[in-house]
Amino acid sequence: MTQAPVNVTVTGAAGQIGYALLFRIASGQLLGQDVPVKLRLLEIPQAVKAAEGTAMELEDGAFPLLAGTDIFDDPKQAFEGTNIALLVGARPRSKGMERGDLLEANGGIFKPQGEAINAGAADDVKVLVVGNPANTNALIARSHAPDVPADRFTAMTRLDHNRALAQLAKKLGVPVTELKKVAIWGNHSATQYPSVQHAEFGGKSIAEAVDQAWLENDFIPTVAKRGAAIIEARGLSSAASAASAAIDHVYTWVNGTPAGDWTSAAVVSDGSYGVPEGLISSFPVTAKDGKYEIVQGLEIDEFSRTRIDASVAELVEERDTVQKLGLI
Ligand SMILES: NC(=O)C1=CN([C@@H]2O[C@H](COP(=O)(O)OP(=O)(O)OC[C@H]3O[C@@H](n4cnc5c(N)ncnc54)[C@H](O)[C@@H]3O)[C@@H](O)[C@H]2O)C=CC1
Ligand SMILES: O=C([O-])CC(=O)C(=O)O
Repeated sequence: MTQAPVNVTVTGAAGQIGYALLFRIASGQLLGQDVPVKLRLLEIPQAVKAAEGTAMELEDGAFPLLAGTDIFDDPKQAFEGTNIALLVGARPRSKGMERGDLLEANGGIFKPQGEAINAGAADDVKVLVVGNPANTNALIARSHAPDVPADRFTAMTRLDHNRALAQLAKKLGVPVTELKKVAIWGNHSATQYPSVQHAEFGGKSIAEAVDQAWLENDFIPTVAKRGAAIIEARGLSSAASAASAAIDHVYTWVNGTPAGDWTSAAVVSDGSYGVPEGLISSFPVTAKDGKYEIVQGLEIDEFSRTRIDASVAELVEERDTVQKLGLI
C-alpha cells in the first residue's frame, strides 16, 4: 500500500444507509482493491455516539485498506481535505410536512455542507448526494460551493437504474450483464422516466422485444415507485440497495463505463435535451478519466419527450421553491 489514503466523508453515518455503506467502502469496493481510504463521518450531535459504535465495528473488521475513521459533528471539519463526499444524511419528511417545508429543512443541512465543501475540500472533490430530495439537495449544496467545478456535484439515480436493469433482466430472462443503454431521466422521484428507447439486450432492441403496454403499465411504475414499495414491505426505506448504488455510482465515476454502454446519474445540466441549464437532472451518462459526461446526440421519441418534460417540470418547480426560500 504505497498510495496515500483517499479521504471519504460520509454524512448521516449513523443512519441505515451509512451502516450498509461504510463496511463496503472500508473493504475497497468504492474505489478499488488497491486504494486505501480514510473515513470521515459526519453526524448530528445526538447521533455521534451511535457513529462511534459503528467506528468501533469498522475497527473490528481489521480492513487492510482502512487507514482510519474520524467522527465529526461540524461540517467544516468533516469536509476538510475530502476527496469523495457522500451526502447521505437528510431530513426525512414527517407527518403533515409539505414539500416546501421539506425543502426548507433540507436547505438547513445542504447549504452549510456546500459551504464547507467549498471552503475545505480537496481540489479533486467529487460529491454524491443521496439524501432526499436528492436532486434539489445537490442543487442547494452546489450553489453554495461556487469555487468547486459544477461537474463535481451529482445526485443519485443509480438505484433507479439498477432497479430498471433488474426488472428488465427478469422480464427478458437474461442476466443483467446482457443489458445495455438503459437510462433514467429527470428527478429521483415518482416522476422519473426509466427509458428503454435505446436499450439493448444481447445486441437486440429491448423496445422491440417488450410491448408498450408492459412498459407503461408495469415497468415504468414499478421502477418509479419501488422506493415506496420497499417502505411498505420493510417498514423502512431502502438501505442496502441504496448503499450498493452509491458504491456503483462512485466506482463508475472514478473507474469509467465500459465501451458501448452508459449508466445513469443526476448531473448539472448543460442544457442538453432541453433540460434547463444548471438543474441537477438524471441523464444517460458515460464516465471517463474521472468525469461523468451526458451522452449526446440521442434521438428522443415523442413518448420519451413527454415523460422527460414531466419530470424536469417537477425539478423546475423544486428549484423555484428553493429560490423563493433564498436557499440558492
Ligand atoms: N437517492 C436515492 O436513491 C435514495 C435516497 N435515500 C435517502 O437517503 C437518506 C438517508 O436514508 P437513511 O440512511 O435510511 O436515513 P436514516 O434516517 O436512517 O439516517 C439518516 C442519518 O442522517 C443523520 N443526519 C441528519 N441530519 C444530518 C446532518 N445535518 N449532518 C449529518 N448527518 C445528519 C441522522 O442523524 C441519521 O443518522 C434519506 O433522505 C433517504 O430518503 C434513500 C434511499 C435511496
Ligand atoms: O423514499 C425514500 O426515502 C427511499 C428512496 O428514495 C428510494 O428507495 O428510492
